[in-house]
Amino acid sequence: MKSLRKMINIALPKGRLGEKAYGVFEEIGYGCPSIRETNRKLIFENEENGVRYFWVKPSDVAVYVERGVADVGVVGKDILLEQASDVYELLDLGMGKCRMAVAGKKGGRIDTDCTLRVATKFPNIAREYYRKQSLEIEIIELHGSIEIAPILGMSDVIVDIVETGTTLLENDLEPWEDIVSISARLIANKASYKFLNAPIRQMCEKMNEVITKKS
Ligand SMILES: Nc1ncnc2c1ncn2[C@@H]1O[C@H](COP(=O)(O)OP(=O)(O)OP(=O)(O)O)[C@@H](O)[C@H]1O
Ligand SMILES: O=P(O)(O)OC[C@H]1O[C@H](OP(=O)(O)OP(=O)(O)O)[C@H](O)[C@@H]1O
Repeated sequence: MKSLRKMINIALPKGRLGEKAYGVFEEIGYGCPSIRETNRKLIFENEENGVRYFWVKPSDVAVYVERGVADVGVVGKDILLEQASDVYELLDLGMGKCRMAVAGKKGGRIDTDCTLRVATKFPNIAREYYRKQSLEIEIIELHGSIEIAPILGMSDVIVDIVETGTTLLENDLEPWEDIVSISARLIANKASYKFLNAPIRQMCEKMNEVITKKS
């Protein structure tokens, strides 16, 4: 007989974070073997374990969860801050650790007499950071390879993710100020958290156990 249990829909970020996060879901009993097959499919489900996974762009995870297409998802805190997503943040997964920082040319410094040109993929985080410092800025929004902007003189600084610091180092830049620490979070849609409360909480508790053991 077919199970009447509702599937939990999970949005996973494609790439470095998603693979790791899926490993944890698998470890706690929400595996979906077909997901390990290399193909271009984006949706995978395992009825037996009651889960359906979607592979989405990391910066889109919170959109799927906010709109309820996914009940839960895994997303970097950077995305949650940037998009001010209206979701519940259930758990710090302790992976995808990095930091948001201001960086500029080696040996340089901020000239407070001029409008500061800030190149970034995170305009809202950058605006909020400089608003608190009452500094006048101009945002130059880019979508990748941000480090190029100050090298070519297009910006004075960048606001970007720093993990190992290698990208800054290899481009003659250095971190000037740390803005916030970042890690991956388990998030839930607000309505799903109400109507699927028991299964989502159970999933969250199991994840917490695994993560605590690993840390
Ligand atoms: N070195 C790093 N660079 C970027 N993100 C990192 C890094 N280390 C950890 N992260 C975390 O991993 C998440 C996903 O990063 P990833 O680089 O896979 O996607 P992305 O390229 O930023 O996404 P998109 O393709 O949507 O622009 C980030 O949101 C961040 O929280
Ligand atoms: O401190 P590091 O370990 O060098 O990591 C930081 C780099 O990683 C990210 O870029 P990503 O690889 O996501 O590419 P992108 O330029 O397309 O954003 C980020 O934007 C930095 O460029």
